[in-house]
Amino acid sequence: MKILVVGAGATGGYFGGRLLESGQDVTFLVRKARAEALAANGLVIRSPADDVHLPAPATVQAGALRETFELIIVSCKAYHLPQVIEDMAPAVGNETAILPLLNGMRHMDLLDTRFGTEHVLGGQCIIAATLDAQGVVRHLNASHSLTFGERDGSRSPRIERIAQAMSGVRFEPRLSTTILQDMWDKWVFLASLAGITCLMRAPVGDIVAAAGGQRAILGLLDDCRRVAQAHGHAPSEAVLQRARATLTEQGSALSASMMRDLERGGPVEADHVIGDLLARGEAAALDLPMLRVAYTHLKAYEIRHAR
Ligand SMILES: NC(=O)C1=CN([C@@H]2O[C@H](COP(=O)(O)OP(=O)(O)OC[C@H]3O[C@@H](n4cnc5c(N)ncnc54)[C@H](OP(=O)(O)O)[C@@H]3O)[C@@H](O)[C@H]2O)C=CC1
Ligand SMILES: CC(C)(CO)C(=O)C(=O)O
Repeated sequence: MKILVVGAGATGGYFGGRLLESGQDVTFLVRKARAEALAANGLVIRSPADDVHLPAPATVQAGALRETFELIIVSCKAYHLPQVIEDMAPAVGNETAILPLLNGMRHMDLLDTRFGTEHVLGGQCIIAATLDAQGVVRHLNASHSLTFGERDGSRSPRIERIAQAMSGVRFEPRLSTTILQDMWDKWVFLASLAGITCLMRAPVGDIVAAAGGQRAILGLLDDCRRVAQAHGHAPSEAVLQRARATLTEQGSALSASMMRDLERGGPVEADHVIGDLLARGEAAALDLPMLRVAYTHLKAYEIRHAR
């Protein structure tokens, strides 16, 4: 299967690299600096699941795309998506399936509008990864799953082909027949984790150990849960129990990728991950005090960051 991975950062570098390692035909759509770094140093992944060095992976830059691909994995940050959509457009043919790994849901609307719903699969990844200053993909813990599926839940020939292409990889691929619910479940969890770890500038274990910490986390989770419920995607009790357990685990070093971005002084996906959830909740007339504070905090950070 001819696969284009858009972005070779933390998630694109990891999952694209693992697909390449397994023998798949992978090309990375990257910008100039990343193309040069990949040509010079190769794609390097450091991971508890085994390191890998892939010398000179195939790359292409916007403007030089001359062919279409069967699968396009989109792994940019949300604030880069409008440009990414234009850059990747020549790679989208009649038979192309687009698999986005971004957190949140708003990117689905942007991709649908530009390429048509029939091209856009549901997708999500569970991983903690970062691209370090040397361009190495650092995989930070044991989780590395990639879930994908048709949004209507069908087991189409193309989704089966994608599952087949991912069958030999060293991450956990999962074909889902409930991908939209999976994406909402992850959004509820991630918005809670990102909102609270950014607000408190601390991983879960430190927040739980602080006075009022557990109450704040669970309050935010409940705000996020109510938005999902109002939009017909209430998480199941089992999903909520797992989320509560993970978000209140004593001593946990877990934090969100958004907190890593914020701590290094970089841009954050405030509008995409938190603001969009808040807007959907307020459109349903919900009062969401913790989610609102989490959003205001990130917007204040953005204003200061811009100055
Ligand atoms: N990191 C994590 O642990 C997780 C992240 N996510 C989500 O995955 C998404 C991607 O995050 P992440 O991988 O961390 O982000 P990164 O910033 O590490 O990687 C994104 C990459 O996209 C590239 N990019 C941006 N614009 C373009 C363009 N026009 N053409 C080609 N490449 C481009 C950037 O390249 P350049 O080097 O040129 O800037 C960058 O390397 C986000 O929505 C995030 O929330 C989900 C689960 C876990
Ligand atoms: C849920 C989690 C923590 C892992 O995939 C994540 O998506 C993130 O950090 O952005």
